[in-house]
This record gives sequence, structure tokens and C-alpha cells, in this order.
Amino acid sequence: MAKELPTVRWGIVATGMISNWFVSDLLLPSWPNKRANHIIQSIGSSSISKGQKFYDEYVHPNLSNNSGVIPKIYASYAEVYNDPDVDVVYIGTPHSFHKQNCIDAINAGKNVLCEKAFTLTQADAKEVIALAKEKGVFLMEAMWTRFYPLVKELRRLLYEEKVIGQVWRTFADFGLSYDVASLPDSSRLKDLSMGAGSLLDIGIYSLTWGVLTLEEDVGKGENPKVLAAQTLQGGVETLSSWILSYPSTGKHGILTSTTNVRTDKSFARIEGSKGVISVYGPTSSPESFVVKLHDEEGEGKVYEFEKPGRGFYWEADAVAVDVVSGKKENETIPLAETERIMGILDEIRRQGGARFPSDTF
Ligand SMILES: NC(=O)C1=CN([C@@H]2O[C@H](COP(=O)(O)OP(=O)(O)OC[C@H]3O[C@@H](n4cnc5c(N)ncnc54)[C@H](OP(=O)(O)O)[C@@H]3O)[C@@H](O)[C@H]2O)C=CC1
Ligand SMILES: O=C1OC[C@@H](O)[C@H](O)[C@H]1O
Repeated sequence: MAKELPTVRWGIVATGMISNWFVSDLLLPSWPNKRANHIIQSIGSSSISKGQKFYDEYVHPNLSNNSGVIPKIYASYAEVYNDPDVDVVYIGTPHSFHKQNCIDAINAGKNVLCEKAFTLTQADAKEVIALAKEKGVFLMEAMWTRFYPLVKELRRLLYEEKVIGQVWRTFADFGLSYDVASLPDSSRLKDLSMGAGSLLDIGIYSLTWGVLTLEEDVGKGENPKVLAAQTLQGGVETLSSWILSYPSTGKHGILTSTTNVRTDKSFARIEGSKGVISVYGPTSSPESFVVKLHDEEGEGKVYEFEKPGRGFYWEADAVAVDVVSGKKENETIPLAETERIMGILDEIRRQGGARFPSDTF
């Protein structure tokens, strides 16, 4: 008899864009390498009408994939944290609320998957992580890209097969084109108290590509030095550029993000002694890569990956497998790694000049 997949019941906190993307993916009939079943158990919003609208638009059309469960809709997040039928709380609020949302969910004894950027600062991340450890609940940053089969295969080729030899440099960019000044003042992309700026929103992906491709044992070796510059427009950071340098190996990551220019389809290039790997697709949700060796004729070998929906189910599967087996953190993005990433983001802002009102540095 086939082994049953683990199942988790999700409590969704907030009904904005990312919660829509996450829930829509979990309600797909299947996906490649599926490892778990997911149930949308409850939805918490600022109002019942908003929660109901979210349900009507994104849950109801695919309710047949929700194991017969009709989710409860709450006009508060607290009711999600206190719902005894919820196994894991998914936090999809703007960055600045993650800390308090996590603290409240953890204090209610819940396991948590929290969107990126995990918090505004490393100090905040440390507080949340310490609380989760104290309460013995599972906690993970929703850096979904790390869970893509494409990323796992790319790392295998880089560090097990060593296809491009010694890796020396990675260039990675995430750019979106929008006019920050024309956004409403309440937008999370403009309001500094909500962590506005390209860095925490999308630069975090360029940083992720840097560490995933330059570090053989991600987060466990030497921590890179940072050299950063930023441009602020109307107080909001719109361009960030930074170099990660690893003194012991000499490797460099040349990493960028901006809200002024859209990234080309080819968003990353990893250069080694024997060849180059170019990665294509949105920086957060890559679609393919090409390995081109210096001593081979032709355009290189293309690797393409199937992806129904957007690809959030792979991180959700990882959470389910861990939670059901009693783990408190995930090995693809352990809590120390989340803390380290927040520290690098702090350092880029410290050097570059982007500041949030709550900053203490
Ligand atoms: N992994 C990924 O690919 C993506 C991740 N994200 C991350 O998700 C988070 C949310 O982003 P996104 O969904 O685009 O944001 P939205 O503005 O679309 O939604 C945020 C939701 O948070 C709730 N909220 C609570 N307090 C506030 C407040 N003061 N102002 C605005 N909203 C509030 C609201 O839900 P309600 O009224 O129901 O309570 C709102 O709809 C961010 O941290 C972002 O980095 C975003 C996009 C993609
Ligand atoms: O995480 C993200 O990835 C995709 C972007 O469109 C979005 O703004 C960002 O939050």
C-alpha cells in the first residue's frame, strides 16, 4: 500500500496578494515532487467582508481540493492563532508586522511559516527565533525560491558534479519597474515604517542567489564581507547594489535590486573556471538555466523545470513534512540562516543609507 502523505491544516493570516498566491497554489490538484497534503482551515483578516471576498475568489473555486473542509473566516488574526484545528499559521502581512504576528502566533503555541523579509532587522529576527525555541514550536521564513527543484539541481551541479569547476563569481539582479512616488502613502512599497524599498522586498532574492551559488555549505562556512551602495528617492530606497566577498576563497557576488528598472529574463550568471551558468525567469521563481562550458561547441545544455501555478507548494510541503515529523526548523532554511540573511540586509542598509523609523543603528 502506498504510504500516505502528511497533511497539515493552515491558518492564513491576511488576505493580500501573497496570501492569494500561496492559497491558490496549495489548492492545485497536484505538482511535481508533491510530498504533502494541505488544507486551508481558517482565514484571518481585518474584516469578515474582506475574508469572505478572499474565500469567494481564491478558495471556493477550488474547494474540491480542500479535503471537504470549508474554512472558517475570522475578523481577527487572534482567532486564527487560537483555532485548535490549525496546525500551522501562514503570515502574509507586510514585513513590519511579521514580528508581532509571529510573536502572537507562537505565544498561542502555533507553528509558523512567515513571509520574507522575515522582520525589519536582525535584532527583531533574533527575538522571534528565541521565542519559538523557548515555546518549542516550528518556525520558518517563507523564502520559497530555496525549495525549487531547479535550485536544488543547480546546487547539485555546482557542488557535487562541479560542472563549471571552481565557482568564482555570481551576478544576480531583481528589478521591478514602478514609480514609488505615484503609489498611495499607505502602500507597503512606499511607507518606510512598513520596510519600503527594493532591498527587503526583492533584493533579498538577489542575496539568496548569491549565497546559494557561492557557498558550498550554505550559511555554515565563512560569512561574507559586504560592500554596499543605495539610492534613495523621496526617502525610499529604489536601487541597491552590493558585493559579497569571501576572503578565504576570493569569491565575489555582485548583487543588485531596484524598483526603477525591470530585470531581464536572464537574471543571474554564475561563473566558474570551466564555464558559465545563466539562470532565466523571474528572480523569485526561476524557470530554466543553461550550462555553457568553455571547451564545448554550441549554445550549452538547457535545464527546464515543470511548474504548475507559481511554486509555493514546495515550501509548504517542506513545512508539512517537518511539522508532522516533529522538527522545529527546516534544514533548507534553518533559523540561523534567516538570522544571518537579516544581518546582511542590515549591513547593506547601514552602509547604503536606507533607514526605517524603528531602526536603532
Ligand atoms: N514570496 C513571495 O513571492 C511574495 C512575498 N510577499 C511578502 O508578503 C508580504 C505581504 O505582501 P503583499 O501580499 O504584497 O501585501 P498586500 O498589501 O497585498 O497585503 C498585505 C495584507 O496584510 C494585511 N495588513 C495588515 N495590516 C496592514 C496594514 N497596516 N497595511 C496593509 N496591509 C495590512 C492586509 O490583510 P487583511 O486586511 O486581510 O488583514 C493586507 O491585505 C510582504 O512581506 C512581502 O514581502 C509579497 C509578494 C510575493
Ligand atoms: O516577494 C516578492 O516577489 C515577487 C514580487 O512581485 C513581490 O513584490 C515581492 O514581494
